[in-house]
Amino acid sequence: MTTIAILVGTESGNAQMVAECLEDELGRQGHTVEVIADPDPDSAALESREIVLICTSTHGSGELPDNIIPLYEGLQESRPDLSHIRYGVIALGDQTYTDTFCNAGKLMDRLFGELGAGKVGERLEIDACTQPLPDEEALAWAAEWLEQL
Ligand SMILES: Cc1cc2nc3c(=O)[nH]c(=O)nc-3n(C[C@H](O)[C@H](O)[C@H](O)COP(=O)(O)O)c2cc1C
Repeated sequence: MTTIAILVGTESGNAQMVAECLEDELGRQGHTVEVIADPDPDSAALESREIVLICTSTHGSGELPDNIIPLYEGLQESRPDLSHIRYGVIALGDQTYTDTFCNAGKLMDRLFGELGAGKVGERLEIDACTQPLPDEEALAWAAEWLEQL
């Protein structure tokens, strides 16, 4: 069984809903899941994590949701070594924002990679335009992601 920290970036609650759904379902399967709703360097406590799931939407013109900016900027500033972490990314977006589709997920993905964390699986990009049930898509993706850990 696995212990997973889910770092949430959300403006209107979809990514939080997806994270809580994963917490419920993976918890039922016997995993230990902690959802971190307002991640910053302290609450994320990445020095003590091994498995991390980033679950973030994109807002503005390709920007990070406000609640996850403290983590992003804190990591950019302190540049910790995250080579002890394996991570996955669930990015929520809308493909009508052609140039910035899921950009916040891409930014977090790139930063974790730069800091030495090891990516597991491909980033999931959920399009709000065509997917009314992001939690179901995320659950199906997470089942495969867990097998790759
Ligand atoms: C004002 C606004 C700006 C957005 N900008 C983008 C964007 O640049 N790229 C993108 O992929 N999605 C964009 N979206 C779509 C959201 O990422 C999508 O609706 C997502 O499901 C919202 O999740 P949340 O409720 O967790 O914030 C935008 C949505 C709004 C309302």
